[in-house]
Amino acid sequence: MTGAGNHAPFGARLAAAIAARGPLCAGIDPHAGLLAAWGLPDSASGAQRLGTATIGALAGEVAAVKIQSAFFERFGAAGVGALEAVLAAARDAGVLAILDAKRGDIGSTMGAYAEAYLADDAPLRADALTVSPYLGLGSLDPAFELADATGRGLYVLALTSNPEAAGVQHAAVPAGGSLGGEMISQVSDRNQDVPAGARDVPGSHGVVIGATVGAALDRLGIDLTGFTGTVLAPGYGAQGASAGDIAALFGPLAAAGRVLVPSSRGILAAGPDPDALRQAARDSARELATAFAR
Ligand SMILES: O=C(O)c1cc(=O)[nH]c(=O)n1[C@@H]1O[C@H](COP(=O)(O)O)[C@@H](O)[C@H]1O
Repeated sequence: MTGAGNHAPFGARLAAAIAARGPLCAGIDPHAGLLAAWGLPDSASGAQRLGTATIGALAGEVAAVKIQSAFFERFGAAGVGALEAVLAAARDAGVLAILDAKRGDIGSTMGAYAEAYLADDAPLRADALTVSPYLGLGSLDPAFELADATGRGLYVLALTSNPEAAGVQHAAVPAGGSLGGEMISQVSDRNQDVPAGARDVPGSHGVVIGATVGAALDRLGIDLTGFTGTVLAPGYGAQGASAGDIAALFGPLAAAGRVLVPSSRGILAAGPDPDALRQAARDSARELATAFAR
């Protein structure tokens, strides 16, 4: 299916980007401390400058950027304007942008969130959006439908990297298995834009599985063989997961280019010098490539 925006579906575009530049995704999270370290004001304009400078330095180095909405929203209308400008900068630079806003609501409200981030004419449009399924995966239908129509993607939270997650996401479901495992299997089923016979192209909808979840995948009996989308695996670098941990966790899925590895503080701490940012991204990319090839 060709997206209405006259581009290939997100899954195919991401697969091409990972094949060309590896699985690293630069996280744009303008924390107050990071802005100070870059010599920028803790303001909407500071966040915008950090975002556009990161994109300028790294667009040719990484598969995608993941922009954390919260760090822009904290500045109100000016921050949302800055987010809009950073998303536009990513489009202009030709780098895929994942907007990390973790939205989730019911019915027509979810429809409005979908219009906000996934419509072709939305000022805040991104190539993919993180969403929370804990009102039921079906509550996200308006977002799945609009994303399918416009060639965009969703990343559904499954097993997140935070320590509080297990109490909810590891809980048993009546059908057997865990809630997180059920989300992974339902998202896999939702990838209807993967035509039979083209299963080597990932579907546009993926899941978030923290790179820090360690033995939980095995313990919960989750088998990612045959998963139809890509995995967004935060936790590399600042949260303690190594490239080797990610390779061990995802095995053949990582080797097949189906795991996207965001790193925010781990790369942005090298800024603001663009050469230093590029060097940090190249060091991480090399470490991931070596670990995934083993
Ligand atoms: O959806 C996410 O991106 C996400 C899910 C998760 O389980 N854990 C997690 O850390 N994240 C996000 O990933 C980023 C982590 O940044 P660093 O730890 O600095 O690389 C933040 O934007 C988090 O909100």
